[in-house]
Amino acid sequence: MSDGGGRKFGPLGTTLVIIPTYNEAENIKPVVGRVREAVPAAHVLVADDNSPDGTGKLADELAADDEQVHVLHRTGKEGLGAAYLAGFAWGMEHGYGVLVEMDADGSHQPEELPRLLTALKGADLVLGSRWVPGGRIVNWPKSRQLISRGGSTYSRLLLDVPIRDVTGGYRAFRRETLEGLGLDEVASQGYCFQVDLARRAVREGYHVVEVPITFVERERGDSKMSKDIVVEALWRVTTWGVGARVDKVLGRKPGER
Ligand SMILES: Nc1nc2c(ncn2[C@@H]2O[C@H](COP(=O)(O)OP(=O)(O)O[C@H]3O[C@H](CO)[C@@H](O)[C@H](O)[C@@H]3O)[C@@H](O)[C@H]2O)c(=O)[nH]1
Repeated sequence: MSDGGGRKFGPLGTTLVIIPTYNEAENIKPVVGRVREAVPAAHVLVADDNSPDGTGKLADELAADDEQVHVLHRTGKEGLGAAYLAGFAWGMEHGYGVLVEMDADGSHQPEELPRLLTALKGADLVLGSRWVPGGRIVNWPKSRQLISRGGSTYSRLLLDVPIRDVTGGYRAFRRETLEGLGLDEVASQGYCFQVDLARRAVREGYHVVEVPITFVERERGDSKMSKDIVVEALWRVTTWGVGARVDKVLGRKPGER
C-alpha cells in the first residue's frame, strides 16, 4: 500500500452511492432518504436483484420523485460482487467521479459518508473500518464479529494486505482507481468480493486510507450471510494467498498466471 507521500490528487467528481439490494423492502426508503440528506449533491443507484419482496418497485417510486435516484434492475440473485460490478459499470458509463459502496440495511451510516469523502481528497480509495482505533460495532452478535475479525485477519496475513478491515463493505473509490483494478477479471460473488478489490488496490500501489466507522447491526430484514459465502471466501482467499507465494518463488509478476 502506497503512503501517497507527496502525491497530488485530482478533484473529486460527482458521487454515486451504489446500494445493492436483495429483499430490503423495509430498509430501502429510509436509507436512500438518509443518503440524500447527508450528502445532498450525491446520486444514488439501487442495484436490485429482482427481490421477491418488491424492493425494486419501491426504489422505482423513489426514482420517480427524485432525479438523483436511479435503479438498476437485474434479473436474479447473483451475489453482492456481481451487483457491485454492474453498478460500477453503470456509474462509469454515466460519468461519475466517485463510486461508493454502501449496504442497504443502515449498517453503514450515511451520516458518516462526508468523512469518507473528505478522506478521499487525499487518497485513491477510502475504507470505512470497524477495526481501526475509533471504529465501533453496535449490536452485532459475537459470532458475526468473530467471523468478520477472523476473516479480516486471515486475509490480511495470507495476502500481505496491510488493511485492518479487509472485508468491510463501506468504501469510496475514485473512478480512476476502479479503472485500474482489472474489474473484468473479478469473479468473486459473495463478501470476498471486498477482499478481492482490497488486495487488487494494494497490489497496484494505490493509496488506501482506513477511516473509523460505527457499524450498526440491521434492525429490519435479514442478513444474506450463508455457508456458501463463507466457503467461497475461504477457498478464494486461500487460493490467492498460495498463488501469490508461488508467483514470488517463480519470480512472476502478481496475477501473471
Ligand atoms: N443485489 C444484491 N444485493 C445483495 C446480495 N447479497 C447481499 N446483498 C446486499 O448487500 C448488502 C450487504 O448484505 P448483508 O447480508 O446485509 O451483509 P451483512 O451480513 O450485514 O454483512 C456485512 O459484513 C460483511 C462482512 O464483513 C461485509 O462484507 C458486508 O459488506 C456487510 O458490511 C445488503 O444491502 C444486501 O441487500 C445479492 O445477491 N444481490
